[in-house]
Amino acid sequence: MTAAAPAPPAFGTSRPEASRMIADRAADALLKELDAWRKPGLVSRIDSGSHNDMDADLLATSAETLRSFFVEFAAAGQHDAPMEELRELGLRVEAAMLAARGGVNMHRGAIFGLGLLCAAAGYMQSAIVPSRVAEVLRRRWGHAIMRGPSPLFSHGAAALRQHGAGGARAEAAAGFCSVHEIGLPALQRDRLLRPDDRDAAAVQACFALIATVQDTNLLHRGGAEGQQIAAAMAEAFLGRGGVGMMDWRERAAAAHAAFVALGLSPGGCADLLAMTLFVDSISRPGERQ
Ligand SMILES: CC(C)(COP(=O)(O)OP(=O)(O)OC[C@H]1O[C@@H](n2cnc3c(N)ncnc32)[C@H](O)[C@@H]1O)[C@@H](O)C(=O)NCCC(=O)NCCS
Ligand SMILES: Nc1ncnc2c1ncn2[C@@H]1O[C@H](COP(=O)(O)OP(=O)(O)OP(=O)(O)O)[C@@H](O)[C@H]1O
Repeated sequence: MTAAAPAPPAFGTSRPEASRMIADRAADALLKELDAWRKPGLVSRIDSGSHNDMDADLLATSAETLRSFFVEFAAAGQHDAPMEELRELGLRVEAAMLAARGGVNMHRGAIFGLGLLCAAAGYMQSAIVPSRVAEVLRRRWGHAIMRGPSPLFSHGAAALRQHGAGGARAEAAAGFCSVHEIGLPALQRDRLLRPDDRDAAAVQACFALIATVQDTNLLHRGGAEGQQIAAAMAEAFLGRGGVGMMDWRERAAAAHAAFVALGLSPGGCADLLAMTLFVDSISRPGERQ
């Protein structure tokens, strides 16, 4: 039996070139998430949904600021950084994001999720056997993510105490199953169904995530009842054909209005949608985005 030849690097030829490309795809995924319209309760280019402390321009500026930080995450993955190093980097980026925006949480979840996925994509460059990026994350850093220190007084910590919700950390440690099992299948199937519609596939993936994920932003804003109402509305949208129906825009807009009336915002699902767009993008390295 002959040994399998090492796979060529998935992104570019040199390490700096690859980390730049990974980072670009991560920042672009944040911008694509922002562009997708009608995501219930969330900020988009059209309106600010359930948020009165941030809008599309602020989120877009924040995403651009993160671009250079994502290079650092990818480079850290390339040299197989331990979790302590990734955590230090994550906290530094988070502090810079909060300082730049007067303490408003623009992208805390996104820094964490996309930062880790950029590190995993960087690490994968040296992989001989191709594997999905979130699985690499789980195998290399999953244990350390759960074992490491976590904030005592964050919204996520309260959601864990009151509702047993594992939030962003549990999702990451498990290899972002909802990205691979919920977000990506919805995105890829509906892109085939509606190739000319810029929004449809991302909106379908967003609703699919809201229907299944325990989102600590929803729990923080609406408690268990708010989370259940949000999931039920998303299921109703999907159950009636989702973006496959001609009137999907009206029905998605109605769900958006209902979320806003209740003050609900699935920020965790927005992050998972951005991660879905990122994983989709790096799985097609040769394609122009
Ligand atoms: C993982 C961190 C960010 C989570 O904090 P915490 O659990 O207290 O939750 P918090 O309410 O602050 O929420 C963080 C954000 O995650 C997102 N989120 C919510 N629910 C989910 C979910 N189910 N899945 C994914 N993301 C989610 C939301 O956008 C939310 O705003 C926290 O542990 C931390 O600050 N870690 C240090 C930084 C770090 O380890 N970085 C590693 C490299 S990036
Ligand atoms: N398009 C989007 N709209 C809203 N939130 C988003 C969007 N994209 C990502 N998010 C994520 O949502 C989180 C912000 O949500 P939110 O403002 O509800 O949380 P918070 O600041 O922790 O709490 P609150 O504002 O309820 O006091 C960020 O971590 C961010 O990553």
